[in-house]
Amino acid sequence: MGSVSMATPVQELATDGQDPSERYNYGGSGGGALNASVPLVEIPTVDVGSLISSPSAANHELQKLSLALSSWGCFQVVNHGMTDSFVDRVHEISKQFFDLPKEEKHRYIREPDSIEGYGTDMIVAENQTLDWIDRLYLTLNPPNQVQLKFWPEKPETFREVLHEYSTKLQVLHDVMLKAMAKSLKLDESVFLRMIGEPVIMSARFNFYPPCPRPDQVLGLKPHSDGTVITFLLQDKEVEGLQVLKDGQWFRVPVIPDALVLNAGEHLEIMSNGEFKSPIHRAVVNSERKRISLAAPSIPHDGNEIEPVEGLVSEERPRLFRKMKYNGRTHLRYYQSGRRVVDDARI
Ligand SMILES: O=C(O)CCC(=O)C(=O)O
Ligand SMILES: [Fe+2]
Repeated sequence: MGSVSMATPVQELATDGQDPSERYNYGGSGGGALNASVPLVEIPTVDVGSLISSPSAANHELQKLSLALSSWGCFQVVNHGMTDSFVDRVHEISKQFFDLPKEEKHRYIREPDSIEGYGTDMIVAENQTLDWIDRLYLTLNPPNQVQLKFWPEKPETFREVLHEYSTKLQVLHDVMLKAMAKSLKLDESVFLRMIGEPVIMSARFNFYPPCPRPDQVLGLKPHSDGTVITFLLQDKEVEGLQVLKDGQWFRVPVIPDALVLNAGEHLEIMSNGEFKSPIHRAVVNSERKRISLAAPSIPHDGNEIEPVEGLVSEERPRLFRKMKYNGRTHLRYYQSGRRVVDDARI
């Protein structure tokens, strides 16, 4: 594999209104994701309040959850316990950070061979088509892996709000993984044990500047997340997420203050394919910038991920072999279009 290098933040290219260079052009091979031709679809919603209430309400919600993950691989998490005003503060710090002068943002620039910090995605191959996106990537948990030097000091509330968001997401992550196990009639801690505790979670602030050629350029190319699960806080006003189901792309609507939960490839493996890790992409538009905040969880390095015992039987043969998780290798999967589930499939 080629060496890793850096590109100029897209936000800096985008300010002069010129057409993007060839390096961003997907041409006919995946760009051109014009919204008008892609239908909008209501992906299922899961109500966290019901999940943790009386057994009968919870059972109904568990069924919805498992159906959502086996058909779409994603759902909208509603009634998650975070107030609208708190979620607004999260939107606000995200926007304020990307609005800072370039020099201020560059204080947090990613180092070439590392993932944390501000900048573009990694360039791992000369001929890689680039995505119209800048990111700020920060480890949230466990606390001893947090690199505070990458956490912006401006806006002033950034660290405090992100810390609070992180604390709330750790709790929600636990609730969700337990609910997923219960919905498959498994011991509730089975997934948490396999990925390892404490949960390893990060925050990826995705910034998509307006793009003069949304017909040829993509914010994020089609991919599935190499994660356990990913919580995604979409931009409140600007749509852009699309998900592939049965060979057809669908636009995922914005439900203000809901979180989209995407099943990651490791969840697909652990569930022996009962849950699907959906292929999705982000499209851009020529008028408005868009910001989303993804919070992926990943297994501990060295942990072995495989279909859990209760889901393998004569009727349900094992679909995936055992894989030892290695974060550094997985970093490159996205850019090279590789999928963990394909590598692991028997
Ligand atoms: O911006 C979005 O809506 C999608 C983000 C995403 O898929 C990711 O960060 O993995
Ligand atoms: Fe994704």
